[in-house]
Amino acid sequence: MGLVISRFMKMLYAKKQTRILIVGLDGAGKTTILHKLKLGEVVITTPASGFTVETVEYNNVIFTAWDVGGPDKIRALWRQYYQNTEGIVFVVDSIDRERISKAKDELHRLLSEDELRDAALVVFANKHDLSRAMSVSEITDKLGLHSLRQGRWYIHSSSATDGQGLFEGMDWLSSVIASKAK
Ligand SMILES: Nc1nc2c(ncn2[C@@H]2O[C@H](COP(=O)(O)OP(=O)(O)OP(=O)(O)O)[C@@H](O)[C@H]2O)c(=O)[nH]1
Ligand SMILES: [Mg+2]
Repeated sequence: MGLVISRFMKMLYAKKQTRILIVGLDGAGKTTILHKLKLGEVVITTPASGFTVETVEYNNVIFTAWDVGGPDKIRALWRQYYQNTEGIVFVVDSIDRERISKAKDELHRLLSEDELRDAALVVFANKHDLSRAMSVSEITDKLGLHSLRQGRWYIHSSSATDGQGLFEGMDWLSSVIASKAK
C-alpha cells in the first residue's frame, strides 16, 4: 500500500509545494493513517501546551495532522497550517455516535475558513472493521456533506489499522489536486 501511494504521490506532486491537512476529533485514527501511508518519518511538534501537530513531508507535499476538538484558545494557532492547503482529510470514528454532531460542527467550521474554501475534501469513515460502525450513508447525512460546496468531496470507509480504504481516498484526492493544477 505504501509503495502504491508513494508512486502516484511522486508523479502528481513533484512540482509545487502543497499541504494536506489530516484532521478530525481525538481518537478518530489520524495518527494511525499518517503512519499507514508510509510517506516518511512523522515529526511531532507542540507549538503550545495542549496542542500537538504531526507532520510528514513527502517531496513537496506536507501532511499535517492535529485534533480539531481542542479548546477554543488554541484555534488561532491552526491558521499557520492553512497556507497552500489543497486537500483536507477528515477522519471520523464510525462507532462514535455520540460525537458525530460535534465532528460535523468542527468540519463545517474548518471549511468556512477563507484559506480552506477551495481545498478538496476526503472523509474517511474510519474503524469500519468494527461491527458497530455507522454506514457511509449515515455518516454522509450526519456530517451534512450534501450541503457542501461544488461536489469536491468524497467519502470512503476505511480501516486505518489494516489500511483498507486509504488508497481509494488518497487516490481521489491526488487526482483532484492534480487536475486542478493543470
Ligand atoms: N478497530 C480500529 N481501530 C482503529 C482504527 N484506526 C485507529 N484505531 C485505533 O483507535 C485509537 C486512536 O487512533 P489514533 O490514530 O491514535 O487516533 P488520533 O485521531 O490520532 O487521535 P488523537 O491523536 O488523540 O487526536 C488507536 O487505539 C488506534 O489503534 C481502525 O480503523 N479500526
Ligand atoms: Mg493522534
